[in-house]
Amino acid sequence: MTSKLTDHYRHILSDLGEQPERDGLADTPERAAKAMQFLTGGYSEDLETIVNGAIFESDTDEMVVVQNIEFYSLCEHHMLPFFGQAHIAYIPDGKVLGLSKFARITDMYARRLQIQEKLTKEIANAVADVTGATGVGVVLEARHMCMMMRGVQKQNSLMTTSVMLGGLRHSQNTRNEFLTLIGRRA
Ligand SMILES: Nc1nc2c(ncn2[C@@H]2O[C@H](COP(=O)(O)OP(=O)(O)OP(=O)(O)O)[C@@H](O)[C@H]2O)c(=O)[nH]1
Ligand SMILES: [Zn+2]
Repeated sequence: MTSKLTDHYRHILSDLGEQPERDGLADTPERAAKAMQFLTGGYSEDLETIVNGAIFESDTDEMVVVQNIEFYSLCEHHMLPFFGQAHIAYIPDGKVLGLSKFARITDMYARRLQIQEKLTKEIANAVADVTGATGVGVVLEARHMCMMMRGVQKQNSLMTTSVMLGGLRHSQNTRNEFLTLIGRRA
């Protein structure tokens, strides 16, 4: 796959008016291919493998919040980066998830071609699926390079998306608790 992508990048460079064989660019098609494979590595991962059984019995039924999980994704419209932070809450129902797995779940879906709304929903559904939680909340805040480097060229706009499931959807108090814990006005 790397060699096929490398060939494509060589063509892209010449179509852009470059000379792919010149010194500085000689290894660029292969580097670009490897970089893009890393940035879209989420396609070859699956939830069960990354969670790796790290689900532990627990009698806690209080909200758990993991915040400021940084992520880098690519928008599916321009294949340009969007990046920011994810904040995840869940209300356990007999099972808690290993802490690092929230970041792994976020990265698995972020490292695909995405829109922010879908990324938010996929993370929420995955956390709900693996934990069986009675409530899940995910808030994503991100900046989109396709709006900064090109297009409307707005440098400071921040997109916030959220998905609330179960108890976090139905109880305003619970949702407010999550938003307060992550420093947002409820
Ligand atoms: N809702 C949403 N829109 C996104 C996301 N990433 C990029 N976009 C938008 O996707 C839209 C694509 O619009 P088009 O008009 O088809 O493409 P375009 O001519 O390149 O649009 P401009 O960016 O306005 O120049 C743009 O408004 C982008 O800002 C995302 O994660 N969520
Ligand atoms: Zn875009």
